[in-house]
Amino acid sequence: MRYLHTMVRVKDLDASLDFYCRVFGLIEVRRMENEKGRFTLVFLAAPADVEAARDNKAPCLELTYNWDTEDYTGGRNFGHLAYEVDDIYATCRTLMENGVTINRPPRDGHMAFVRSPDGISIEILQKGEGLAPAEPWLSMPNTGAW
Ligand SMILES: C[C@@H](O)C(=O)SC[C@H](NC(=O)CC[C@H](N)C(=O)O)C(=O)NCC(=O)O
Ligand code: NI
Repeated sequence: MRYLHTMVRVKDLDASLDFYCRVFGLIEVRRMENEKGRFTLVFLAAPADVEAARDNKAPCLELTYNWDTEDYTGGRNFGHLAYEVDDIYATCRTLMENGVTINRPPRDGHMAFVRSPDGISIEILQKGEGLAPAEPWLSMPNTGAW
């Protein structure tokens, strides 16, 4: 068994692609339009995963856009998407310069959280920091956004 992708439904595909690709840096590797089902699927990969993802050998984020307006509520059991970056401060600066709120700033240089246009939580982790910072991350004050 291997992990393939995480699917999230998006209300505005253009706004989501602008956020995930132009601002955050993910790359579209394939898309499917389904006329009968009236939906579009777009698969996005992180730059380091793109070549493997094109061969379906690396995990992707699958955006599902239903052409007919739907309200997506609930899903509290969904937590977040996590990405490792080379420079967490540069990443957060680019996000902020493009109007994205840094809900949990990288005070410890290790971990930050933002949200997509649909409110999907995205964890940004500094490369080389492993999964847990020197200080237990639970001690980080929660800004109340969670
Ligand atoms: C391509 C493969 O990775 C899929 O996930 S296709 C799964 C399929 N998706 C859809 O039908 C998209 C439109 C649908 N209205 C929706 O919003 O899901 C599917 O079976 N989806 C059901 C689901 O719960 O994921
Ligand atoms: Ni899928």
